[in-house]
Amino acid sequence: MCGYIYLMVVAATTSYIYSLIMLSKATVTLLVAAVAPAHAYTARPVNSTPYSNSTCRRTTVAVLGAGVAGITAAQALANQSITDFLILEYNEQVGGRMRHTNFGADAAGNPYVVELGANWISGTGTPNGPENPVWTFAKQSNLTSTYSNLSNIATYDETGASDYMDLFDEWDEKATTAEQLAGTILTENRQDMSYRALESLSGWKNKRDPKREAIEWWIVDWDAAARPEELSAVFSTTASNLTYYQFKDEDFMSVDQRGYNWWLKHEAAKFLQPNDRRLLFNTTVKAVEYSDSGVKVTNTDGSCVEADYAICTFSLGVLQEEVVEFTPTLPDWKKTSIETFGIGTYTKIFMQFNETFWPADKEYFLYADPTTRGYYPQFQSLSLDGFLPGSNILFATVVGEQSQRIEAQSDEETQAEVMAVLGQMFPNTTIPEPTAFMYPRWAHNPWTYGSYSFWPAGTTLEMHQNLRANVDRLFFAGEATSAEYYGYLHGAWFEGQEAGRRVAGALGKECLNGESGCGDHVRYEVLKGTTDRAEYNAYNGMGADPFFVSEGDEEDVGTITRRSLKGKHKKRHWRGRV
Ligand SMILES: Cc1cc2nc3c(=O)[nH]c(=O)nc-3n(C[C@H](O)[C@H](O)[C@H](O)COP(=O)(O)OP(=O)(O)OC[C@H]3O[C@@H](n4cnc5c(N)ncnc54)[C@H](O)[C@@H]3O)c2cc1C
Repeated sequence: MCGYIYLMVVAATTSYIYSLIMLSKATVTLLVAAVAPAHAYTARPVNSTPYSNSTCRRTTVAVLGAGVAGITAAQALANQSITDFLILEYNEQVGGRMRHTNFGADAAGNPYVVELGANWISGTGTPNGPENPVWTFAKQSNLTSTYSNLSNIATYDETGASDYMDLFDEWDEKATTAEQLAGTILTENRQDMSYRALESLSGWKNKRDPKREAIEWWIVDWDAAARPEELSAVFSTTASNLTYYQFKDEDFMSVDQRGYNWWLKHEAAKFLQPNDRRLLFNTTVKAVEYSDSGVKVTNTDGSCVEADYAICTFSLGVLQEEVVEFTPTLPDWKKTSIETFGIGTYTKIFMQFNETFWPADKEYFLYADPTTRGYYPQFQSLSLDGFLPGSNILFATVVGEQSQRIEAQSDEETQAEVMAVLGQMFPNTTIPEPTAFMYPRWAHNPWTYGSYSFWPAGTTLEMHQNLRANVDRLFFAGEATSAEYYGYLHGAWFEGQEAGRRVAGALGKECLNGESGCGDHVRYEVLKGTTDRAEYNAYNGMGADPFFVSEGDEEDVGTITRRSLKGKHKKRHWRGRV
């Protein structure tokens, strides 16, 4: 994943950008204050025997998941001398969606290590400014990473090399307007819109031109793993600004042969012992019972854990798939936010060849398919100096619908498609068959069900706060709960730390979270729309009653009759009629 919207806004005035960042933070504070002016945490008494007859293992805090958020939450607890915790993890290692695998082989026959999930330190840092914590940890753990030069790109279409680099300049110009419009929407509390609408209002149109679509894909979809029409104009812009302007507008790519998650293992080693008995690997959580006195976690192997508090760091995809049964069922405000936010899929398709048949000095290759937007649009070489030189490894990236599509087909089918595209890009080259070929299937993966979250158009900050908020003693953390950096590793890190500190505060420790507080989160049980019932009137084009009552159904609260596709009548009952 690499920076997108930031790329197009480099020309925007720095002061404006910083004011947008600051306003974003101020707005968060103001909204929260408006709802809960006197919100302060109170340390609750810990019920030491919530399930007194149980044979479950007991702990103070159960941390569900050993990805960035889970490990960081546990570290925050340990830093406040809460060492009685258990970390329950599906996999056999820490790292979660920061996961690598062996691929292909070097000249000596040894496999390379490539990253299936997170790969970039997205937004690094400046010596005097705030630094992305992942960049800090990468340096501290001597992670091997290389500057990823997004400008080192060549453009192609179905006829071969085709120079449409000028479209990047056009995008940049329109993007400055787009960012300013997003800032106006935020500061003046206007209605959000889709990123596609923001682009259009700023003068960028695809005009059914595959090359323009390829540029748009590269800047928007590639980073968000979703289409511009799915994304919030405001919160796509803030997330990008906070990462790339607050830290630094550059990306480094991990090529560390210990794996990118080395930095997290390095952090974990500061508070966990080798083979620490508090780390329960290969443990799949299937049920969570929660109340205001404790939490009980039940696993697929029949084991269980009782805790005073739990921090669930499972991905939004896992929560949406209802892998875990919550008892009592999650309240409506929580379920609504889980279903409202989006999880995109991002797929890297790795290929090793016996030669580098593509331009050896280029890092990126953008392909504009003549008929299908997002069809194998991007290739990246790992064979360059600083990456895995001489490896002859090239990988393609697809996202969203194209990821879903290739996940449902065989490796052979996908390989044939990719090779056909490469044949179009390099028509005068004899392209050898790959000696190794592999791609992960994130959307089908039972411990992720997707790659990372996105913020849908028209979705408020309060709706997001409900995604973060705890239910009784069950807390939530992870990349998706970060309002500022959702989708990124550093989002997961900040949220893990905040949740660990929040629970530590609830357990009577000093609250280290500053303004955001400890103990219970602010939450919004009912989120209103903008149109009052009385405004559904002729002046607004709604002269007919939208809650039409059909004959004979007067006793119903409200009924709409509609004709189904097969010509039969079906009735829809509207319970919420006012
Ligand atoms: C393909 C891809 C590319 C990405 N690229 C980048 C990038 O370049 N830069 C960047 O900053 N971010 C990137 N990300 C996003 C980044 O990986 C995530 O934001 C981050 O890893 C999320 O951490 P987390 O702790 O919130 O969740 P996770 O890493 O998902 O951790 C949750 C843990 O819970 C475990 N779990 C799930 N279900 C269960 C269960 N039922 N029982 C027990 N355990 C369970 C999982 O195994 C997992 O270890 C990428 C992600 C993907 C998938």
